[in-house]
Amino acid sequence: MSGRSASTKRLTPEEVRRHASAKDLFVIVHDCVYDITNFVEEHPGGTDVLLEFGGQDATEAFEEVDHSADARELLKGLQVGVLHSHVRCYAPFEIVARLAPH
Ligand code: HEM
Repeated sequence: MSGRSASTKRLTPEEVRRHASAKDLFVIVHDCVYDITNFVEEHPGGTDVLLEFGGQDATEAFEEVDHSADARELLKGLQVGVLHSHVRCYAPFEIVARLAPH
C-alpha cells in the first residue's frame, strides 16, 4: 500500500482554516480533522454553531454539549486527517471507550 489513508493525512492548523465556509467546512475535534460539509444541514444543534467553528478547533464546544454516542460515532466517517503534530488522533467515541471502566 502506498501513501497515507485519508484519516492519517496530516494537516496544519493553517490548512484546516482554509475550509471555513458552508460549502467546504472542516473542524478539529480532539486533534482529528473532520469534513462536516455534508453534515452541516443535518446537525440537530443547527448550522450556525458549526459555521462559527469552521476551520477551527471545536473540541470544547463539542464536549460541553455532552453529545451522545451516536454523535460521536457519526464523526467516525467524516475524518479527513489529523493535526500535523500528531501521528494519529483519537476520535471522541474512542476517548469514551478509553475512559469507561473495564
Ligand atoms: C463537529 C461535529 C458535530 C457533530 C457530529 C454533532 C452532532 C450532533 C448530533 C448527532 C446531535 C443530536 C443529539 C446527540 O446525538 O447528541 C447534536 C446536537 C447538538 N449539537 Fe452538535 N455536533 C457537532 C458539533 C457541535 C458543536 C461544535 C456545537 C457547538 C456548541 C454543537 C451543538 C449542539 C447542540 C446545542 C445540540 C443540541 C440540539 C438540541 O437538542 O436541540 N454541536 N449534535
